[in-house]
Amino acid sequence: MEPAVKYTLLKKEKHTGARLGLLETPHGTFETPMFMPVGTEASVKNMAPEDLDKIGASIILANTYHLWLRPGEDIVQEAGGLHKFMNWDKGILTDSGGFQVFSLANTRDITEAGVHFKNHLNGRREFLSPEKAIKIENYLGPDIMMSLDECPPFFESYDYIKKSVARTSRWAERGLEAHRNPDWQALFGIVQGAGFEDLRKQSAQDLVSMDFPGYSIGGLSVGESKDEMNRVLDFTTPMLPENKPRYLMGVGTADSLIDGVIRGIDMFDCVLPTRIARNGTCMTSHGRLVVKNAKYARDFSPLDDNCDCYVCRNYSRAYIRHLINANELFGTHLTSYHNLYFLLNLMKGVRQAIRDDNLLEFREHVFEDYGFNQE
Ligand SMILES: CNc1nc2c(CC[C@H]3O[C@@H](OC)[C@H](O)[C@@H]3OC)c3nc(N)[nH]c(=O)c3cc2[nH]1
Ligand SMILES: [Zn+2]
Repeated sequence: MEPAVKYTLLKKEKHTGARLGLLETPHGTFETPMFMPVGTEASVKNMAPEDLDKIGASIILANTYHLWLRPGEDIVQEAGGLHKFMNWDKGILTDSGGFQVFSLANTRDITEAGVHFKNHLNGRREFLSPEKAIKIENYLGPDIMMSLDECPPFFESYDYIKKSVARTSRWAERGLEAHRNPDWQALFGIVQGAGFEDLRKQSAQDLVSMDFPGYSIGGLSVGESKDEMNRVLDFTTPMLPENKPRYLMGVGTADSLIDGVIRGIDMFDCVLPTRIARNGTCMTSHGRLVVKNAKYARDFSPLDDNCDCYVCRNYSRAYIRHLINANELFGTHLTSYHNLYFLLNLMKGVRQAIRDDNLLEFREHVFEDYGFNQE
């Protein structure tokens, strides 16, 4: 049986662990490394699908936890699945809800069977098992879906993480069993293990033995330092098969994206670009710009003089500042559009730097211009 997604490694960058690849999915073939805009509740906030298409988005994310609780996976299935529901005909990936249950839901109780928690919308008791998460994702119909895992606090004890990794591996196996549509929905396993190399190895070995079509590296971007994240990636990514895609969950600043690519990551997601856009903070080639600040009241230059996006070609900082301060929704559309374009365009530059074998020079240029502190 043909797997739902197929990864082809096109080229390795000469001086780093970075790789250029192609990810074939039932909704198109896309270049990696890629950044994936997040549309948690079946919409990338303040962005229309045609805008996402224009800025080069290939795969976007939706979230199983949220869509299960509202509007319900049955409604999405009756609509013909997420692609129809959202009017998005390229790639869609859903997370399993593992993260949200541990971050959003109140009072939760983890058992071997699954997680009991209180619904953050109505306070009702809910239960999410590995099988239930897979069933919901089968109903939602994304091209790529995640197993139910526990994303533990990074600084938990060794013993806790050891037990958690073992249970996440058992849950992954149960998820594989429950998966109904492996020929058109690719189920990824999620590697856990916090900052412990031996536990990351155990988790990776468990999941690789189950032969998933792709692997996520979870348990990161949860408050640990960038150095800590890079240290974990240094030893974890090489544990994963070269001919399968690697997805680092929850990472989305320019420096972390490049550092993840250098360590062999192919796919990234993060809510940051659209989240900070809503309070008027923009990602630019000179670092962050809080456009609602008074100093931009009469600044008629674009958000970013190095950006050629629709927003930077047509609107000024003064205008966008005014809209944000007046709570005009069009203002957050413009900041969201630019921030997503900024990251997608950055990844285009990263892919070219891999082709040209000068990713480290590219990183220097980004870090200098963007004002990121060096190590
Ligand atoms: C931000 N840092 C971070 N996010 C993480 C997510 C949620 C992304 C999901 O949560 C929402 O973004 C917060 C998005 O909806 C996204 O998926 C669609 C994770 N999900 C799972 N299942 N396991 C993990 O170990 C994990 C680690 C993360 N680290
Ligand atoms: Zn722009």
